[in-house]
Amino acid sequence: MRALIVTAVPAERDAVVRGIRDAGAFEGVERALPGAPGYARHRLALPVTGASDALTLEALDADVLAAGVGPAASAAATGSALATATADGLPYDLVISAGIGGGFGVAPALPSAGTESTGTGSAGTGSAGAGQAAARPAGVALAAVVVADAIVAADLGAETPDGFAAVTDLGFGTIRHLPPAHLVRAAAEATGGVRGSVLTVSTVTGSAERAAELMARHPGAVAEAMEGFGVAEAATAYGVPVLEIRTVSNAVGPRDRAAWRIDAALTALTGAFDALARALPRAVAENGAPTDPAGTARGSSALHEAASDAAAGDGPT
Ligand SMILES: O=C(O)c1cccc(C(=O)CC[C@H]2O[C@@H](n3cnc4c(=O)[nH]cnc43)[C@H](O)[C@@H]2O)c1
Repeated sequence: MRALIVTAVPAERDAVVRGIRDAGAFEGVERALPGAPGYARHRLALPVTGASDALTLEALDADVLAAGVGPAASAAATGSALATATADGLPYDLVISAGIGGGFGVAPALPSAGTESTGTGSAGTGSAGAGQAAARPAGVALAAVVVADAIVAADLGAETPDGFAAVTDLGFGTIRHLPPAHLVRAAAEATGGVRGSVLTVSTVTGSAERAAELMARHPGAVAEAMEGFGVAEAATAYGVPVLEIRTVSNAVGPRDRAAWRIDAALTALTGAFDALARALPRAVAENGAPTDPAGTARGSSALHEAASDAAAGDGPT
């Protein structure tokens, strides 16, 4: 499986690269992205156990990119990478938007023995202790993994006398991309991640009022970040399925930068990609051609077509 993983900043890219390396991948050379000299792709390859020199469909061949902050930068870089790969005859089977993000309803998390404290979220709404996930109120914990079952542009629209109107209310485009359900399930199971909508915003939420407004408009939201929708727009234009994977660095709510737990979130991102590197290629291969469980008879293009078909079935809305 060929995957393009798009992060915003180098610290996120490096956390992803570490995770895939931890899974056993060897790292190729860092390559410039032709036509986009500002971007360097880290190339990693993870052969399946027993594979010799040839990669099988259950192996992972990944490029990891730090594209910049925000939906425009991420869409531009993702589009460039997809165009280049297509022109090279090596299209991607899957695109993943990855990084840290703000969590809705972040509950205080107590430190447990031997692990770094994740501190408390400034807008935490719950009082249950760490390690008691079932007792927590709805919401995500700091350093939790979030897997988007919908990638939603939350501030793409217009202010009207009646409040915010999404572009779709104005008769344009889309505000939502739906990752393939089987890949969302596989990613959540592999990482222990929470599933829900991940909102893409161009402005980090900084008040309780704004957080409440977003939650009211998007009751299924578990996190917000700044790139997912841009990555998804580019992937969809190329017919490639897309996932968004985030680890929670902070609460969505009143701005309190000192309370962000970036190190804990980056460590969690590394752990998530260690697990995903092992699990996702199999999930893509199994869904793409169930009649060939060995996954050895098809080339990357055939797998690409199967994955694209699966994505078209779920379709962007
Ligand atoms: O300062 C650092 O060391 C550092 C290391 C890694 C990442 C960062 C970032 O600031 C990443 C920005 C990135 O994070 C996403 N993000 C995180 N929290 C939120 C949020 O509450 N609302 C929206 N986006 C958030 C976002 O995708 C940014 O691109 C710093």
